[in-house]
Amino acid sequence: MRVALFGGSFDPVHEGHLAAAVLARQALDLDRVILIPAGSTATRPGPKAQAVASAAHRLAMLRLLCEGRPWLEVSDAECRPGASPFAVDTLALFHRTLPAGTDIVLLIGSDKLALLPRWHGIDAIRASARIVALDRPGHPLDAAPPWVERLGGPLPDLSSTQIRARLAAGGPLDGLCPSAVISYLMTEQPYARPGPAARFA
Ligand SMILES: Nc1ncnc2c1ncn2[C@@H]1O[C@H](COP(=O)(O)OP(=O)(O)OP(=O)(O)O)[C@@H](O)[C@H]1O
Ligand SMILES: O=C(O)c1ccc[n+]([C@@H]2O[C@H](COP(=O)([O-])O)[C@@H](O)[C@H]2O)c1
Repeated sequence: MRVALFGGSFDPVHEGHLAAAVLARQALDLDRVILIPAGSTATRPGPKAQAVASAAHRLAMLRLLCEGRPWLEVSDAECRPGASPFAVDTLALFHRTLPAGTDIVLLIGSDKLALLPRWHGIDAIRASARIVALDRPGHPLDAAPPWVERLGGPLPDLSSTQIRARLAAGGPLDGLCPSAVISYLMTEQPYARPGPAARFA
């Protein structure tokens, strides 16, 4: 069996994430793709350190995305209480829990490649998984270290930051997020700022 782990903030999940998972599944002949929302701020430097929506909201949107796609799953491995934020620990967990002999592929967007060599335990990561870079528009795959496989696009030029900005501006999200996720964003409003009443509730 061949299984991909696809980690990210998914804040929120968008059509770029889905297209990447679909492309990887087809190109790499994957049996399963597991989406793993990050819970902690520890691996993200700078202003994007903290996810905006709660882990519960991000998990709920990912679960909706998986409905009707039996090859696509979500795991709370990195956002459950006490979880490690490090990919090396996530990999060890899946090596323990997936059937013996499973090949694990780690998917990573090309925008994240510059920092990849400095990931905690990168040598152990390299030893226990294939690492495959996704061709994110504006971030050439040429930057990939030689030990990273490159998966050509095209993938949509979308980001979660762009989706949150569009939401805040009240603009339509059609074509940017899967429809079940759009419905969730409209009804549950995970990015709404709490008003004074809610703050003291
Ligand atoms: N359009 C895309 N094409 C290819 N890979 C993508 C795309 N969007 C996100 N990814 C990759 O998916 C993973 C999870 O992404 P993440 O949850 O951080 O969303 P994001 O859109 O990159 O968020 P941000 O707005 O903070 O950049 C990362 O490896 C990222 O590089
Ligand atoms: O293990 C690390 O040192 C490490 C450093 C940076 C990012 N990551 C992984 O990248 C994912 C988070 O991606 P993002 O989009 O929140 O930057 C999450 O699955 C982490 O396991 C992992």
